[in-house]
Amino acid sequence: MSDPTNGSPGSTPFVEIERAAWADLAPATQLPLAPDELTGLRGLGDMLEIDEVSDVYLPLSRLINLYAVGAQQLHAATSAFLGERSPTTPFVIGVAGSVAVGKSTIARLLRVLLARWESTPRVALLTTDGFLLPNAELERRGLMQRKGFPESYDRRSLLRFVTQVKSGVAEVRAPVYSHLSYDIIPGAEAVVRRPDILIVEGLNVLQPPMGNKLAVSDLFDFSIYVDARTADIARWYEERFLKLQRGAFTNPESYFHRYASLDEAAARATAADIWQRINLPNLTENVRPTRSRATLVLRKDPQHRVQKILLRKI
Ligand SMILES: Nc1ncnc2c1ncn2[C@@H]1O[C@H](COP(=O)(O)OP(=O)(O)O)[C@@H](O)[C@H]1O
Ligand SMILES: CC(C)(COP(=O)(O)O)[C@@H](O)C(=O)NCCC(=O)O
Repeated sequence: MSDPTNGSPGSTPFVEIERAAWADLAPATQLPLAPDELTGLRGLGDMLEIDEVSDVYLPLSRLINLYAVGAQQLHAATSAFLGERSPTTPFVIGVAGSVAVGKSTIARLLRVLLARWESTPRVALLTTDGFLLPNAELERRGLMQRKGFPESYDRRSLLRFVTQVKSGVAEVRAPVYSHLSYDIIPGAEAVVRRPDILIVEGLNVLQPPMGNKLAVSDLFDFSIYVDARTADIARWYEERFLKLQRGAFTNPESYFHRYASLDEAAARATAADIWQRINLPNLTENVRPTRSRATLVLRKDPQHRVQKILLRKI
């Protein structure tokens, strides 16, 4: 384990842990996941390796479980001090990072792993795309080419949603986004019912508050930034686009159906163009600048393998 602050005190709030040292921190428990259970957790059928789960994500789920238990105890102690008997509040985790860096794969995996630990069996997952403004509204505001930028979300509703879950409201409802129609699904709802843990996954969840207002990141008990080199993320975006082009885009209902007949070179060029115009500027201007706000940073190599973990120590 190395400490990047050695030699330059105060330069970073993170302790840097190499993969092998992190893997040694794994508790001596059985991996609570059978290999075939991994299949459904992969983003689009890629190889989320079993050793990646046991070396990186199992220890991470244990660490988060310890934080969650600590928060439950603190909450109980505070309630006792105040002479109240208030129920525990959900522990809220944010997962941030670029489009195509692997946030949803990690969030879904953590959901399953965290639910296997005693004391946090009920884990809910919210993706912030449900809080994107509908396409009609984005068009009205001239934001159709800014999907995923902070201003393309209904941030007030997202904040209200997480506040209500954290306040212990029995049922909280969120809108639902479809990657197929590339729009909010009219009338569809995701319902969260008093989980032990809520995972909030999205590009911009670590954005700082504006002015005197609260931001959703103010409600996080733990946050993860998924990091990789920009060139690797661009390649993952292109590869995912090609897979979707051969799969989901062939559905006539798909917003991108017009791309289904492109040959490979044209499909790659289209993916590169969307990356250059929308997702790369958003990564550079809005997403990556929030990295240092995370509790923990996972740094991936070109094969999606986590090489380094940065854990906030102050
Ligand atoms: N740990 C991993 N191992 C292998 N492939 C992965 C891993 N995580 C993500 N991927 C692949 O990378 C692409 C982007 O992942 P995804 O979770 O959809 O990203 P995001 O939610 O950040 O847009 C998908 O094609 C997915 O299958
Ligand atoms: C839906 C997204 C904005 C991601 O939303 P998130 O769940 O991270 O809030 C993104 O996947 C997206 O579709 N971006 C628009 C540009 C593109 O088509 O890649």
